[in-house]
Amino acid sequence: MLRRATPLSAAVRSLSSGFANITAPLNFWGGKRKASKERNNGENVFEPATGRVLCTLEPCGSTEVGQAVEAAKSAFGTWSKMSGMERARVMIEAAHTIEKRREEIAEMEVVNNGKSITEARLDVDSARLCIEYYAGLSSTLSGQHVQLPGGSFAYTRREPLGVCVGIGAWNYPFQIAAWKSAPALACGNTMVFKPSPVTPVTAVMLAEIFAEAGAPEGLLNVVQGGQETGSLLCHHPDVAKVSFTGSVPTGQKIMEMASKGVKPVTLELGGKSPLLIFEDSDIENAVRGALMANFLSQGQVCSNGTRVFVQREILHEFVDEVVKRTQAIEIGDPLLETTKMGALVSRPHLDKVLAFVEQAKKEGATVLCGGEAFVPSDAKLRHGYYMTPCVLANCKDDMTCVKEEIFGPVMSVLPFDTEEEVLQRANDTTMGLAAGVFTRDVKRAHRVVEHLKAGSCFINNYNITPVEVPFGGFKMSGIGRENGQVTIEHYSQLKTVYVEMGDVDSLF
Ligand SMILES: NC(=O)c1ccc[n+]([C@@H]2O[C@H](COP(=O)([O-])OP(=O)(O)OC[C@H]3O[C@@H](n4cnc5c(N)ncnc54)[C@H](O)[C@@H]3O)[C@@H](O)[C@H]2O)c1
Repeated sequence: MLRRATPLSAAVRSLSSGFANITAPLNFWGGKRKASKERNNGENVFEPATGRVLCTLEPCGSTEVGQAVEAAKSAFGTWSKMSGMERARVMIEAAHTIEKRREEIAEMEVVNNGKSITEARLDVDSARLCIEYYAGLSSTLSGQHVQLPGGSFAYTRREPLGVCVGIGAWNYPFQIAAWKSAPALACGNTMVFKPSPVTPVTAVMLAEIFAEAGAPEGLLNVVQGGQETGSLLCHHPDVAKVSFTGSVPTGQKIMEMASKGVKPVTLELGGKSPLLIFEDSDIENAVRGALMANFLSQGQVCSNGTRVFVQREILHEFVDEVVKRTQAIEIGDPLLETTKMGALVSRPHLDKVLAFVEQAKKEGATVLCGGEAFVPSDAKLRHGYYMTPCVLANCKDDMTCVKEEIFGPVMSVLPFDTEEEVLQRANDTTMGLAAGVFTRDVKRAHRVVEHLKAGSCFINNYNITPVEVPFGGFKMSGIGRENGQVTIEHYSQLKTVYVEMGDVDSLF
């Protein structure tokens, strides 16, 4: 079980990293936590803030994946027959529990992911809001009535798909589990969720919370593991849909696997999003926006606006302010209230991000600040995965740092002269997850957004994700949407019923 050294109350919080040991099983199906039988192939899971081993991941094999899918299939029989109002009641109860356990869930997210406690609390809130939002929508699912000649008519029914699979990335472990399960469950589906093997700790808490809220056994199940477990889920004949969040190459494999069973997919993939800052911007807000677009979650955010295009007239003023504020970001123990930037998720990932900075230097970019490994003064954090947030200048469009998703705290600044030029450069990428524009000219803002080839666009802000609003990408950044009303369509199917009121007019 989770052992904690200090009480939970936020008022008396004095937690610092290194307090948690996790020994409870992290799989969950049929209403209970389950240990994997294949214990001999366990992998270490690390606490990013300290580099300590946090727990062991026991990947599920085909038997256990089969048991989890079977549990979900059995729960589907009950859950799909409940009315939307009945499903909403369970979901609202789960949301209440999340609100009560907010601090504990956020702490576990920090322990496993390394992001700051302030951000982790917002992630837990987003998860709760998403469940509340879809609880509200679950009783609104309805069809259409179509009058036909001779008194005949047709109607449509919106029906669930069946057992849905969710596969998550490591950057928002609890939030991703909620963003996938909430719309799926609201529509009457059940789910088997597989978190990233790097962050296995909090998804199981969500499954437990649903079970405690009165969900039928098997409503939300969690299996742990990496690509093998994920692939077993995608190929399982009783799985009706796969919803995936992760990198483009894995997304391509998921789509290929799902295609074998003609299963629909939702793909939330990577990005290399542009942020356009025009000379008439409110510079203070543009600087804040650029920091929000680059340094949340140590830069490990899919929608990050890492290509910051700045109109030449304000380049120096903007860059001076961005660098000053970037250097002031407090890096350290992510469980401390004062920390603004915690640790990156793993040692290999930190090394990868630092290598991108080295490559940028080799290709001619200038490091204005950061880009180095950081060792906090607290001895217990010495082996954590920290780096200083980095701003790169003298960037060119064909440099690796401008073309590839770094997924770390590295901002590339690119000067531009005209609107036409910047739009062409901003769209010159195979990705299209997000984009942002800062300007005081309302006509320009909307004109620019119309031409930006990205699924989520921001005017005079960045990285805001209210759950009422659809989120997802164009081009290779994905298929389908999460959040908002439209997601109901991605987790349900339409049945048309034709009703004859006259005689059959046979041609034979
Ligand atoms: N668009 C979004 O909403 C969004 C959100 C968060 C992260 N991301 C993207 O995720 C990436 C970082 O996350 P990551 O490193 O965890 O991604 P990843 O693609 O390496 O892994 C994602 C998940 O897929 C699983 N997986 C890997 N290979 C698989 C296979 N062959 N079959 C089935 N499952 C498999 C992993 O175990 C993990 O759970 C970045 O590219 C980021 O942009 C996108």
